[in-house]
Amino acid sequence: MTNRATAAVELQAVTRRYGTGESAVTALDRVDARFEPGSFTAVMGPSGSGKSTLLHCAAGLDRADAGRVVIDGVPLDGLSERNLTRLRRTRVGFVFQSFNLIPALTAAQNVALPLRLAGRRPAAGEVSSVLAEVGLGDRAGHRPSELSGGQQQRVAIARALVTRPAVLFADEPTGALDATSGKEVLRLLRTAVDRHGQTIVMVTHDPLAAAHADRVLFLADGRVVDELTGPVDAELVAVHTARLEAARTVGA
Ligand SMILES: Nc1ncnc2c1ncn2[C@@H]1O[C@H](COP(=O)(O)OP(=O)(O)OP(=O)(O)O)[C@@H](O)[C@H]1O
Repeated sequence: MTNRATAAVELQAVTRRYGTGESAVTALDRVDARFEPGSFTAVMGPSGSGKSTLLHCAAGLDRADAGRVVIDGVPLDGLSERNLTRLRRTRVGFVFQSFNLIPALTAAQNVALPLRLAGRRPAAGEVSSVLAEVGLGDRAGHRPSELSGGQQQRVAIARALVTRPAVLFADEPTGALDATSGKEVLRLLRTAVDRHGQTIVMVTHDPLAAAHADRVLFLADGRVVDELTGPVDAELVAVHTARLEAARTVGA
């Protein structure tokens, strides 16, 4: 069945270049991609293939040089900086490898931040219920330095989910975590998809992490070159990854 309902995010022939002349790099080369509401997509590919650039362009953190990004039905190219910032704050969540929490704020204050930045006072219980969702109901008053890496990432996920965004982007969310904490984080992301219909786009190098997704997009040299659809099997992901790496070695 082709679903022509509004995609959570759509990239249409998106190109992003860095630099000029001899040193110019085409990080994304006319990429088309569609992320349906309630889907969980992993983005994989060799180092330098354009994964982070894709995430940043899709999230409106970086502007495409050509093509179009549409978030929740809103084309980003027509937006002023001010409206783009507003859309990012209300419709997009972002989780980074390095957590990026504000050290001086408690877990609850970090989670409340996107609401406050959007000019909204959190409703009673709004922050605590999202913290409870990520299993940190009893850590609301702790600062990031008083939390483990896995707990900090769970606060970051709560912060990304509190606005109930159209899409949550995660850039190597388990990259700085041990295997057990990483698994917990992936389980939480999966639960957000299954229970709340959250749309997630996650960059990862790890086939085990990708196996939590419903679909894997493989990038090479700024293009989508391969795709796996669910249920995603870690071994198969590893085979596709190895094939891409081998093609790169041969091509180099
Ligand atoms: N700010 C920048 N200035 C110049 N070139 C850049 C910049 N950011 C990225 N690039 C180049 O664009 C290409 C894609 O980079 P990107 O970071 O998106 O790849 P990636 O797949 O996320 O890599 P990795 O897995 O190593 O994080 C690379 O060749 C990179 O060197």
